[in-house]
Amino acid sequence: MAALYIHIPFCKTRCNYCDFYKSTSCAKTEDYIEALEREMEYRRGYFGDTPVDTVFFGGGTPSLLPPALLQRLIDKARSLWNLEEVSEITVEANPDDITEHYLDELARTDINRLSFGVQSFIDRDLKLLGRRHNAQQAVEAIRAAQAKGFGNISLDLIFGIPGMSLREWENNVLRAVILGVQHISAYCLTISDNTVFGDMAEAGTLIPASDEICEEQFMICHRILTDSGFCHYEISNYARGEEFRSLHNWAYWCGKTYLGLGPSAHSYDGDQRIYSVNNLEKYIDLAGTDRIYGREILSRIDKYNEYIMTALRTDYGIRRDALSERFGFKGLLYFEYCAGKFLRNGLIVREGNVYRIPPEKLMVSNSIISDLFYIEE
Ligand SMILES: C[S@@+](CC[C@H](N)C(=O)[O-])C[C@H]1O[C@@H](n2cnc3c(N)ncnc32)[C@H](O)[C@@H]1O
Ligand SMILES: C[S@@+](CC[C@H](N)C(=O)[O-])C[C@H]1O[C@@H](n2cnc3c(N)ncnc32)[C@H](O)[C@@H]1O
Ligand code: SF4
Repeated sequence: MAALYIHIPFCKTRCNYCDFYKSTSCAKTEDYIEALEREMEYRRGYFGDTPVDTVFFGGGTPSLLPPALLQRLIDKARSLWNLEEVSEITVEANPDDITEHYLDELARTDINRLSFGVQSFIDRDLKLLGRRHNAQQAVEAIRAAQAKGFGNISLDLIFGIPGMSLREWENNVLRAVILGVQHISAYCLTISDNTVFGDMAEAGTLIPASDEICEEQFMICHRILTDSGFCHYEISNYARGEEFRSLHNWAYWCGKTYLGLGPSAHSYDGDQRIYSVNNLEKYIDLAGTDRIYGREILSRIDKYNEYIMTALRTDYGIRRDALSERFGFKGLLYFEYCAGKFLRNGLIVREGNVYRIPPEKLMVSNSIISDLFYIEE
């Protein structure tokens, strides 16, 4: 199993909270597509014989590109790698880009999963976040996509937005459920330094939600979605049935090989992580050469720590046999020794062969997980 990620680094405007790599100039679209094609050629040997199961267009804002251009990239990928078994091709879409015409064109491509950045169904929040759409537009975009026959739709929501009450958050989650989408991602707002929110928080003009409110909102979401039949398969992700778990996300969390194309994209091949330059101009100039990449070789200890971190955030948890198969009996013993104190205070539970963090403790999982890491003296 392997995954292909293609970064589309364009946004019409910058949202106040977002520090993902993007440029607000779309003037270089054609140059960019050609650069991506050069990079694809350059990395044609990357997957070896492994078939690619999932493709993800993320951003930035992939829905700023005409669907025919996205399909051109899919065709290029098909000409270089084995995509015969590909079952999930996702595009991230901003609600304000979605028109009947856009959806008609999208329906003619191989894309079969749409991930809408809704964030909130409250116009006051959307304004604060700096989104270009209102709640009504988000609802209409999703209904229009459903009417066109897209049967695998995901939406992103954000909780911990300053000023959002528990009742308002409850309504947001309920509205997402009632829309009948197949997948919901609920992220806790992160305030990063190089964003408008970062500056506002520093100046004292934005008061971040407290940890207690974020934990309560997380649990409200968990209760509503699990009561509505969603399975909570990773800390931020819920699927309405097994078949709607995101294969792409799952590939990352299981440590499968993935290739990331475009500026700021990262790749992982089981041994090393490769980071591409996060500058559009440099990328366009140098794509197709080795000069855009930074590399990090993962030691056995890095791999152990990553495995613990990702496995504990999924519903799969840590299986004793899988852990000892990967890291030997010593790895298992080390984990069980560190997990002991968390088992006693209920922050980790053991069910037969499996260790998990119970859902109500997942929001404090960062502090638990870092205590389980193997730190070299
Ligand atoms: C990188 S964005 C790209 C998707 C698309 N451009 C959009 O805005 O809908 C993917 C998702 O990450 C989440 N996200 C981005 N910045 C975040 C932040 N600071 N805190 C929490 N979630 C964030 C949002 O839910 C967003 O929909
Ligand atoms: C925050 S997630 C949202 C996924 C969505 N909730 C879903 O289930 O489809 C997606 C974002 O992660 C980032 N991303 C994913 N894979 C990446 C990679 N290999 N390299 C760089 N960024 C990546 C991109 O910014 C992308 O917009
Ligand atoms: S949230 Fe999406 S639209 Fe907003 S700046 Fe980030 S990538 Fe662009």
